[in-house]
Amino acid sequence: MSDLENEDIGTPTGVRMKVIGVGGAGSNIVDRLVLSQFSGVELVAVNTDQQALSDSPIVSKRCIGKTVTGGLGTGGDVEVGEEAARKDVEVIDELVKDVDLLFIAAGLGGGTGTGVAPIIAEQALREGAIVIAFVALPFTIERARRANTAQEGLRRLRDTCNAVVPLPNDLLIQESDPDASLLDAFAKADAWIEKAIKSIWCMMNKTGMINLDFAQLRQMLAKKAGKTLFGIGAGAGENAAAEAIENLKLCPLLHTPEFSKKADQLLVNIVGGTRIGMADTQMIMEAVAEEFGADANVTMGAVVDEELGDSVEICILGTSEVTSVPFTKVVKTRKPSTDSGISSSTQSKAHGSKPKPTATKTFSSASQEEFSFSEGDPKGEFENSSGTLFEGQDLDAPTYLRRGVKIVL
Ligand SMILES: Nc1nc2c(ncn2[C@@H]2O[C@H](COP(=O)(O)OP(=O)(O)OP(=O)(O)O)[C@@H](O)[C@H]2O)c(=O)[nH]1
Repeated sequence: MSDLENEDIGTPTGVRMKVIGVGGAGSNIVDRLVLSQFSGVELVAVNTDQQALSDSPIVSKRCIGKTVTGGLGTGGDVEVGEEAARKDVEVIDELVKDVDLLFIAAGLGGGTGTGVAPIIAEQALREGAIVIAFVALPFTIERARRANTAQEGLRRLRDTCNAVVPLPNDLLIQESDPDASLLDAFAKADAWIEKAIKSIWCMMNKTGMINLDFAQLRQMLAKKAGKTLFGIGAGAGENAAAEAIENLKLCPLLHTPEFSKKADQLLVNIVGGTRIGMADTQMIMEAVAEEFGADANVTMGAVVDEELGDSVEICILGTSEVTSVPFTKVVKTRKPSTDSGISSSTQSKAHGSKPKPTATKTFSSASQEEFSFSEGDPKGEFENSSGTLFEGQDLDAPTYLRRGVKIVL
């Protein structure tokens, strides 16, 4: 085995959860989780670059594919990354064995994250785990080749994982202070991932007002994800719940082309301090279901975390069965409301109100909510020409992509 060090850190009592950071970005992400003293989930870094791993504060780390790369990384070559993973597949199998819920964190566009992450996901699924991947997408200024590689990696992960949450690095620039360093911007991105993992950890491990168990999570994520919907909102004080809803609606991740607008399956997790009550959870549930989950199966958990004081945090994770079908609009045909095919699919567990009847059988599940361009379109004969850079932006990229505008059909 090619591990540098191997020592398990605390695992939660119930569901066995693990985070594997893959490649340079993935390792940075788990490093930051270590530094923020996130415990309860085993954190592992996997890389093809031994030097980078040696510099990492993480305890559990594996250098894979040494016979292929000499421990020097892939040099940006996805095929080398894949080969490294295949050569050390037994190391990967050992990492994913006995894991119920696996989070994979990686940056796409380089050789290791893009090549290795899908293979880790495949092996983990084979072992029976639920796999959720958080992946950073390269900056537009990192050139078209990286973007193409990243899009291909994203497609492979979407084909494999139960849910894939892409975090476009371009968005981080918009979010960050103009004077912030790249490392600060990355740290901000990685904070989203940390919040999401913590929220799901709370959901599985804390006793709640509305308990969500692993079986429900598994059922909700059973189908392979197309586009994912993911967002986080927080509020504090007297109107914490209302503030958290507004904050969630403004969450920048919900306003990028990489994310779906509505979900077929929606998981809502509410974590609140001791002041959170049923009325708050009901208000959040209704607002979130209306905004993001019409016609969706909504699964909800609400737990109390004393450490949150008067704060409330909402984390939503939705999947849609729509794989990207660009340029095709499926016309929805609605049958009269008396149609016997109408079913109640919304599980509104937060309150006693009747679930809204939804015409799940009369709507095509493949209907497309938004116009989808591929971010990594090849540039043909201009592929090798330098881009039109202005104030750090690549003007060759469509305006809607640079500005994160969604085009809804
Ligand atoms: N959010 C975030 N993105 C990062 C970070 N480091 C790198 N990236 C992005 O991730 C992409 C992939 O870079 P790496 O993870 O370093 O590449 P790798 O997967 O290790 O692949 P090779 O180095 O080619 O073997 C880059 O193009 C960056 O846009 C990080 O710490 N956080």
